[in-house]
Amino acid sequence: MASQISTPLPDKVKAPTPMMAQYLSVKESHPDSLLFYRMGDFYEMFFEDAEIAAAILGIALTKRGKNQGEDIPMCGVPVHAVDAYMARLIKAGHRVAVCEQTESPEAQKQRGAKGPLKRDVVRVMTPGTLTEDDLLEPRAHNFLAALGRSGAGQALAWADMSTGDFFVEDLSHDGASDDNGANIGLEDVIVRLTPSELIVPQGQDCTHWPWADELCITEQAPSMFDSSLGTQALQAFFGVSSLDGYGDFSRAMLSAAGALLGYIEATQIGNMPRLQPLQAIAHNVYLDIDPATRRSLELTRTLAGERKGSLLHAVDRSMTAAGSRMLGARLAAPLCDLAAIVARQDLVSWFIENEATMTAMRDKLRALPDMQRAVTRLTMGHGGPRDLAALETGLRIAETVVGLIRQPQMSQPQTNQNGTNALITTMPARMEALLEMLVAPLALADKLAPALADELPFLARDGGFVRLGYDQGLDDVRQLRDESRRLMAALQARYAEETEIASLKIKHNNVLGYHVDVRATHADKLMQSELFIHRQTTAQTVRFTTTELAEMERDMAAAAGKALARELEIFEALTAAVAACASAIGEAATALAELDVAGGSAVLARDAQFVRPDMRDAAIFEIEKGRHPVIEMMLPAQTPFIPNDCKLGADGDDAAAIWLLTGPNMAGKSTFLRQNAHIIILAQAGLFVPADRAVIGIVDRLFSRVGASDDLAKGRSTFMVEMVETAAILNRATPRSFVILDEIGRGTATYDGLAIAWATLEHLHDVNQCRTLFATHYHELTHLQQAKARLLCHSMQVREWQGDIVFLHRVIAGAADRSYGVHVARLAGLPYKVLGRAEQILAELEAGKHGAVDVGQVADNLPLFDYRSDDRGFGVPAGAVRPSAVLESIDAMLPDTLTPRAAMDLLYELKAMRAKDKDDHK
Ligand SMILES: Nc1ncnc2c1ncn2[C@@H]1O[C@H](COP(=O)(O)OP(=O)(O)OP(=O)(O)O)[C@@H](O)[C@H]1O
Repeated sequence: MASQISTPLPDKVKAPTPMMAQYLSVKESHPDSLLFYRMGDFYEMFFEDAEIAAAILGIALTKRGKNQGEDIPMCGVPVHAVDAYMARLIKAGHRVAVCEQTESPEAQKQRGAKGPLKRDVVRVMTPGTLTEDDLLEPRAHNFLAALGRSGAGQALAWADMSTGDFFVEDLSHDGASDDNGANIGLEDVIVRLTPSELIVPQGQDCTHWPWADELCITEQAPSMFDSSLGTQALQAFFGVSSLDGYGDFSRAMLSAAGALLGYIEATQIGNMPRLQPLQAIAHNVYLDIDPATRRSLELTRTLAGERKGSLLHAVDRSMTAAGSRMLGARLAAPLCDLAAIVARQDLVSWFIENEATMTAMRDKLRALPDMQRAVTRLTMGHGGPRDLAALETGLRIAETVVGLIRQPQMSQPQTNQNGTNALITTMPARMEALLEMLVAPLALADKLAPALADELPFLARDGGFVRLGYDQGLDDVRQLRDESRRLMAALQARYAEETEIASLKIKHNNVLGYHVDVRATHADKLMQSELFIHRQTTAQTVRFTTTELAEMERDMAAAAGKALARELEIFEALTAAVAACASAIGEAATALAELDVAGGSAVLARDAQFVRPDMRDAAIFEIEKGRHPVIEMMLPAQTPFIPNDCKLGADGDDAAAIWLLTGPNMAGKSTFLRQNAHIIILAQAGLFVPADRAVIGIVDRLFSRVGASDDLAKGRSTFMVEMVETAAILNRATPRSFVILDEIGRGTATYDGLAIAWATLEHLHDVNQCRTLFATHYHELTHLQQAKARLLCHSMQVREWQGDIVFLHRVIAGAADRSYGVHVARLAGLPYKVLGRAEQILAELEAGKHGAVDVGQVADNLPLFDYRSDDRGFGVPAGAVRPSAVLESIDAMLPDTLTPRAAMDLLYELKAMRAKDKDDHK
């Protein structure tokens, strides 16, 4: 989806009004965005912008004035509901430039100018630069990414403006492009992050990117990607004279990060968000998961793009949106570093052992506001009093959490999963670090608490959010304002008394301001009075003003204005206090998210029997009673999930590294393959796994080819896609990798497919030497067990029962003897005739198995219509069995000659014959 739209303006708007002249000049500098031009309580759009927006938003397209004799199309949206409209336009791939009034009428007066007040674009909204809660998904990151280049090097920088995360990764390492020159590294990272928007230099050829249609790509001037300018911009932004303290950055990385910063500056018109120090991601920090594997494993989204049904959805027990975001990021980028994984596991173990603390902490976290996003909004000037309150609440919760974790646990003896008394283990080092992060910004809560009232407006400019007693100056002007109100009430009483009109009221509206309001029947009395000045007559009432009232209104407005001005000063001061410790708050929010993820994982371990995997630095994989985390949770309560073991690359060189899995369709092969891939992902994300016991050697690259689909957009058939992906596996898998292959070679002619599967298996065994699970329907491959020392055959257990098969979903040693494909086809509801015919052909082919099969002869011997179907639908060769009595009776029957009574008798007769037939078949 390209965001580049151009909404050309009419060549010349003849003699535009001053307002239209201003609109046109602003629009000229933002030709690629829809311009939201602020007019009072509305944002208005004109010309083609109006036509585009009205069509997308389904709002009325009207007109305002004329241009060269033609009406100027116009539409508008109310300011208070702008977020919802904005979200729809951005989702439709548009950018929105928000143009606001930038001076007050007083300032204009001082300038001695006339005409429309100054207006300018204060922000350009694009998919990757959103910070408003209403425009963001709470439980997902919203990344903006930039592709940088320098010479042959390339790098990707990404940031979530709403949370302040800022990273860069060099993509120039070995293997960053395949034999066809495709950017494997870039695609890997893009699919891992799924950014909302990618910035590229103008002229970048995106046509060969398979994922280009799925995200918004924004072109920017090549000069923005200059690495030297990027370095300067980064140094200036972080206020440092060198970036050395942040890490080692290649020129491509600086180009990417600099361009990203430049784009944020351009869209936010200099109003920069808070960003964490730029962090370089080393290429081998994360488990390498290629895009096809990532998609097929449905880690954070299903193939249909849904969160429900994904691995993340199945294991997410987070109490907060920030926890869910962190968990999603961890599943998308599992670690390769043993110590870092163990550090994450230690936190989970600690919570399991200190269950009461975990429960109490989770209870507190339930009310935790999204602190990261609140800080960003405040520091960018879009925040309000409720964001301040959110921070105060968040920091108080942080304080409580620190107390809960630090408090001695001995008071409540606990029982852990194994039924033994829990060990109160020493606090993990990471926990200590997290507590320190939580404590750092706590002083801010003490600053915010006394300032904020109980009921808070959404916007600071609505006033009334500063607590009484917080600021003497404010209290004084408020008193003045309230005093005026009291005086106004007294005035009303006096006028009522003097005029003897008991129903006389002093009211307020936006047009007249304060006025005296009497029923029409009393109007004459006031009309004759010199005191009352007539302002308006309506059907029911007549309205007046008085000099006294006008003066009082002026005093009141002045007091209210002063009170609001003071409140806004206080808001600014509090926002500045927040900004001063923004990074500390950011870190505290991250620490709470990390505790939330660990607590959630502990709950999952307790409630769904997940265990801590024993992580090793070796090519080992031992899973006892492993389960598929997603399918297990989706099965109906009465259907238990059948756990299965998997043992690969155990100690000793000759231990099996490859399991060759055979078995019928629907027996559970794919489920078994995927569950082991999920176990690896969960383990390396630092989480617990669905098994009774797990020993897992760190995997460097995970490949999973389970199921395939056409890539018709790129002109590649299913088989071609499968071969491209297999090529990537054979070229890239190392002895530390883990490969999962399901039915490779099935998309082509039998012998070609078998030959490819055979050669692939040999290559994996002899050359890649990686841990492999290989499911196939080519039973011939099981012969390889004799020739390949590290290959073991396994199969899915099936039981035959009354001519049917029952899938036991159990993996057992040894090869399967047959496929039962025709049985499965029957379950799927293939017509009986076709099933019968398939059985016949299968019998013939199997009969010729040991000699050469003459398929031509099979076809001659078994012409499609020369067979009968037995009454269960399974074909039997013609003549082999006498047609059943039921069928013979039907053949002999002459319906036209039957009386109703005879027809009824015949029906009973047929029913009886059928029952006898059934008995005969038992
Ligand atoms: N271990 C298990 N316990 C319970 N149910 C299972 C188990 N494994 C699989 N199933 C059920 O069986 C269904 C079929 O499983 P799966 O798709 O893995 O079979 P398959 O052998 O790969 O079939 P095919 O060869 O047709 O792709 C699953 O959707 C699930 O409902």
